[in-house]
Amino acid sequence: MTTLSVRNLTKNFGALKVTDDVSLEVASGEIHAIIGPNGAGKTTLISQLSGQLPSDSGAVAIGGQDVTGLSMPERVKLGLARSFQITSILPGFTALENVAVAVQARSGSSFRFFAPVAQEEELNDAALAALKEAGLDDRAHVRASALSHGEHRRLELAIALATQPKVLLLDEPLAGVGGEDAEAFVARLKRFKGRFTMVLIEHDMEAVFALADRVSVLVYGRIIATGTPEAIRSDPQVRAAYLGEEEEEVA
Ligand SMILES: Nc1ncnc2c1ncn2[C@@H]1O[C@H](COP(=O)(O)OP(=O)(O)OP(=O)(O)O)[C@@H](O)[C@H]1O
Repeated sequence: MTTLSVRNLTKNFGALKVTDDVSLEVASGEIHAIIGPNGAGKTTLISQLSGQLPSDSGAVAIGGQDVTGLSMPERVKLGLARSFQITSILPGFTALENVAVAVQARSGSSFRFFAPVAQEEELNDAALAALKEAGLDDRAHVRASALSHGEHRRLELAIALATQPKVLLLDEPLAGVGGEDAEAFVARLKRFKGRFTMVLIEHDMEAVFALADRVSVLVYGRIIATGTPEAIRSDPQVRAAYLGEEEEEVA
């Protein structure tokens, strides 16, 4: 069964064609990585999938249901969640409050301000469970401003997890995270494998090849290749357009 289906998606910013006729089928439980050079349109594509950016043409379906005309909160309710590259975390709030508030806001329920939110037991339990899954429950009552960069990334993951996604969109979850933190993050995502479908944008090729079942390569808004990590790694067109260059940089 296909969980995420993308058909001929296009987005223009003025004269600039940023996503150009993108089609993609992501199977249930699959981790599908989207790689490509800076400015290729990866974040724009994720924004179109999440419903933050309207598409100029094309269609998106989750579990066979067309969501093209739906808002982000409506998509969240159907199980499509995005973890943000640019953080939307509130620094003065604790990790727990951030998850609780985000769940309320993003699921489109009424935004009742802080004290009542903190008192809502059910919401807190869900938020705490999400923090635990993201490996941040021991920091639940710490203000976000006091969390490290790696902990912020885990908080963003917790926020996405708390919406109980069927499809999780991850936009560079490892950006700025290094060493052991990165390894732990990859191990955590690996544990989620099969539980929900993931679309992963990531520049860290080690992480991509460790996690992805399939990889799509986006160049100038077009998917130039889709395949297993092994097939993508050895694809001459991909190497010429992107991968060779990246790997040389790493080496
Ligand atoms: N709101 C916008 N208005 C105009 N141009 C935009 C807008 N958002 C993105 N762009 C342009 O669209 C192109 C693709 O940007 P996008 O951020 O989607 O690429 P990306 O592949 O995610 O890049 P990176 O790997 O650097 O994050 C870039 O040329 C960018 O300048």
